[in-house]
Amino acid sequence: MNTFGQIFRLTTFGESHGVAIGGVIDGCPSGLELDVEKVQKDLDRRKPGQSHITTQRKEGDKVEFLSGIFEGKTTGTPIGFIIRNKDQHSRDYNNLREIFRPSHADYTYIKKYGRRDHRGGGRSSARETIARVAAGAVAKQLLQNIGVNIQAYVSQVGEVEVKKSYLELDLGLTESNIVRCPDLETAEKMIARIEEAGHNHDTVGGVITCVATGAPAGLGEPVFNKLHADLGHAMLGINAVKGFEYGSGFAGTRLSGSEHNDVFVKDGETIRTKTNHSGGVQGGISNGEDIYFRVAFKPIATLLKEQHTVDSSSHEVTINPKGRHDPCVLPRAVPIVEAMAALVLADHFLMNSISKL
Ligand SMILES: Cc1cc2nc3c(=O)[nH]c(=O)nc-3n(C[C@H](O)[C@H](O)[C@H](O)COP(=O)(O)O)c2cc1C
Ligand SMILES: C=C(O[C@@H]1CC(C(=O)O)=C[C@@H](OP(=O)(O)O)[C@H]1O)C(=O)O
Repeated sequence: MNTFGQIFRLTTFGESHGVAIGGVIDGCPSGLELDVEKVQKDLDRRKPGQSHITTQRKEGDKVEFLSGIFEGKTTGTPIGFIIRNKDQHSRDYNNLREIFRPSHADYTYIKKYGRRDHRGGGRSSARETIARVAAGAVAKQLLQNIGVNIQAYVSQVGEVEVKKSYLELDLGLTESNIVRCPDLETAEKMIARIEEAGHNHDTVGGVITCVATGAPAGLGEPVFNKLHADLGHAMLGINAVKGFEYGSGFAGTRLSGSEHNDVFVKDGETIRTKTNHSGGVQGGISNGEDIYFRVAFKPIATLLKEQHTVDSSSHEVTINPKGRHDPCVLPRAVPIVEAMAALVLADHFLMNSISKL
């Protein structure tokens, strides 16, 4: 399946070295004023070649909307969009036609489909996430109308981590540096860590923290479509993601119940919680507090150095891949995490509108 979401639905198409990547958004309500420049801004945050610590593939990544918008507003009909591939260098991938890169999707694609577009990994390339970011930027604008704001940042690269919680950081600083970390001292160390990986022809992983503020209580369902489960599904669907935790996550296992419980307090006419170990979701339903979660990314698979592998005829061989690759996906994955969160929250907002009179 190439479709995501239940009411606010996204279908994507395209391969990394094909003609274009694009998508169709179904279920976006009519009358949403759409700022296309804001969509482009998010695509620019994701695009390859944006700094010396990302892949050097140079793509303009200009989005062209094809349908579903009239006089600056959505019409309620399918919103089609396309981004053309311009800088493929497909010959760099000739030696990957019959060889499986360790830990990329080359082997599993052959097992599933019997054939694959080996150029740049075809559809398994994270270039596809361009369509998710475009659609997520539309979803973000829908959510802004109801006061929901989503911000992600890089909180760990390899062993270099931000020690503060998101509440102690000025998230407005995230875009001030190329690694997208709002803690500026740590950002410098992260950049140095990624440079080191690049110099060694190696790669490094890390963690992105994401927070959604302003979400109303009541998003999500108690059994299927739990909000945190849908967020987890969305995050684990991003290329190279290895882990998802929300609220206190794995660290919460070290607390006792009396430490962990989020005690209710009265805040004027509103019920709030004193702490937020729940990450804004209880019983699968948002409680009106900040929704926050962390997403773990592996060190990416394609190393620009020799590795042992096996080819499609089961011969043991060495591989020495070419191509332009990210030494670390984290800086470019920030807008992808935000986009996937926006798609989930927009979908739940629309689902919620039919849950009670
Ligand atoms: C923003 C982003 C950029 C990526 N860049 C590369 C890359 O340059 N080279 C690479 O081998 N993998 C890269 N990946 C990861 C692969 O797409 C991913 O590892 C592959 O599809 C296999 O899927 P899996 O790791 O989820 O199992 C990137 C992922 C993201 C999110
Ligand atoms: C091109 C982009 O990132 C690519 C993600 C990617 C991968 O294997 O995921 C591999 C590299 O490119 P190619 O598909 O040509 O091998 C990256 O440059 C992009 O994000 O737009």
